[in-house]
Amino acid sequence: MRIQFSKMHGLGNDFMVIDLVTQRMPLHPELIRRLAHRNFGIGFDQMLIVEAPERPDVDFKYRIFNADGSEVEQCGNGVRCFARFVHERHLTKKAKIRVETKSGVVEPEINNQAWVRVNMGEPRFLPDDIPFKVEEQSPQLPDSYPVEALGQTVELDVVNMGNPHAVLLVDDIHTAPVDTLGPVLESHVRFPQRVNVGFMQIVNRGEVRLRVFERGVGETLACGTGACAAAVSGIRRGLLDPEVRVYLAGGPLLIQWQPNDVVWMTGPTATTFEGTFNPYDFYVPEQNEEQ
Ligand SMILES: N[C@H](CCC[C@H](N)C(=O)O)C(=O)O
Repeated sequence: MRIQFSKMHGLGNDFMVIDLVTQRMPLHPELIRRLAHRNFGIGFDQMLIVEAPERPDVDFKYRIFNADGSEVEQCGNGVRCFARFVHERHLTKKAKIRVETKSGVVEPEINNQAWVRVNMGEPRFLPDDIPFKVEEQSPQLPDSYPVEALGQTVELDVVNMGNPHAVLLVDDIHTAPVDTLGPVLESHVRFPQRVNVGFMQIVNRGEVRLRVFERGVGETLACGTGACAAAVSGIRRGLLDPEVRVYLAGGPLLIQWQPNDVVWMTGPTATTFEGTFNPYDFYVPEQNEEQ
């Protein structure tokens, strides 16, 4: 059994993309973890799965798995690569497609094969929508929430872009405590579904630098939903203009958001190589596991 895949990335946030419209493969978390391994596997931050739509009003279903095998609701860099993939594999001819995810429908449009603009939907800020535990939900959203971590109190903003994000403001992105505070906040008790942690340095009202410790992966070279979350957090708090260039280690993303409207993300995509593999070379399900 040989499965075809594409290895792709959005600003260095890299993916193994598999068409399960024309192919079939079991999606066991242990198989995903082993394929994600940078030495013993293919190596990726996320696995992106292309499936046939289950609803008449969408073109595809899009499933996302982190390197730790966890299935998640959204992946922004992944949406752009998804759109490029379905074009390259001739699964659609449409320039603009509707893609169903666990957290709703997103609409990527191919500006040209490399650059893709995506309607990422509307951000949500209420603690229950993140989810984020608070003592009491105040009607007026605060700028940030104090959270105890590593013996200190850090001020976090919280945003749901389909998936949960915490955003911290830092003075200098290069000295941000990503390696220490990132993992502690990712699995902090106040985030029942864990959280992606963004460290944002505001350069001016139209430019920020960002590093993201991603839920289920660790620090990545770029995070699309993280860039959206950081930008809308700054805009909501009056710190940024409605159009923000977000500089990540892997390169820049353009985020546009008029409050009470959807978030637009524009950025590049790349296919690095294509290949085939046999899933049973990596993981053989137990007899009692569904095939
Ligand atoms: N780690 C994220 C999923 C991937 C998001 C990121 N790669 C992006 O481009 O948005 C989560 O657990 O919610």
